[in-house]
Amino acid sequence: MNTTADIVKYKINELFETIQGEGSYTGQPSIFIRLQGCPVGCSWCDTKHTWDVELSDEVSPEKMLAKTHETPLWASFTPQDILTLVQHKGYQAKHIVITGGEPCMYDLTPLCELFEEQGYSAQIETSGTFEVKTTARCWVTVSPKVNMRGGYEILTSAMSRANEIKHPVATEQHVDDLKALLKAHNIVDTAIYLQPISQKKRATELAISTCIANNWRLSIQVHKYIGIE
Ligand SMILES: C[S@@+](CC[C@H](N)C(=O)[O-])C[C@H]1O[C@@H](n2cnc3c(N)ncnc32)[C@H](O)[C@@H]1O
Ligand SMILES: Nc1nc2[nH]cc(C(=O)O)c2c(=O)[nH]1
Ligand code: SF4
Ligand SMILES: [Mg+2]
Repeated sequence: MNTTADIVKYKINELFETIQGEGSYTGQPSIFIRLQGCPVGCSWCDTKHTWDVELSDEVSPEKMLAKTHETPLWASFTPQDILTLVQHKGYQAKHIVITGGEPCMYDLTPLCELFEEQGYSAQIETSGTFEVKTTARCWVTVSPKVNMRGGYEILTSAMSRANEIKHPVATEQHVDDLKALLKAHNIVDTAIYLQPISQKKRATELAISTCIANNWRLSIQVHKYIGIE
């Protein structure tokens, strides 16, 4: 009999083992699953190669895994395919991070359920513009995107589900946007991280001073400073 986990397929752009470089799990050995597709349109996005989903970009799992640079090529995997691949590769991390693209365009429940059953913890990186469909145990990092080109709104359900909110900042406007969001969605107790956009000096200085003023935390994309994936 087919279970949901057999049927759901995810379009994967990259799968790799590294150290989580952002937010409260910084430093955690992690298996990154990067899904293809995002319509939100942040001008400074790190992963623009994941935005478009072209059927002509579908490749075999082998070809996707053999990529040596960022491309929009993706391959299709069931949750069981992903688990088998992770085991086959001999990855040792016991924490998966599902990112993208915008992973919450997919129902992530079957994927997280399967890994959690196998003793992994799961985390999602999401923009807060799609309903978060995952297990109760999954750690949800919401990095809210306000007034981006795609015209998407932040959902109250995503803000309320967040275990942490990690806001990208470069200008005072970004800080004001975050304060307005926290107020509008009645967020009081959730841990707040500011993440300087693209390691820019002024963005980092702004993030530091704003964290100190508000008792928020700093997230500096550690992987970029040490030159890992
Ligand atoms: C590439 S996004 C993918 C997941 C999801 N679409 C999202 O935006 O959360 C992963 C994380 O990287 C952050 N990010 C993307 N580009 C960045 C940049 N240039 N500087 C700092 N953070 C960035 C996002 O805000 C998000 O927290
Ligand atoms: N090391 C590392 N940590 C990360 N945390 C969030 C990332 C992402 O692209 O979602 C990311 C990434 O791409 N690499
Ligand atoms: S929502 Fe995430 S993946 Fe999409 S454009 Fe913005 S930062 Fe990039
Ligand atoms: Mg990244």
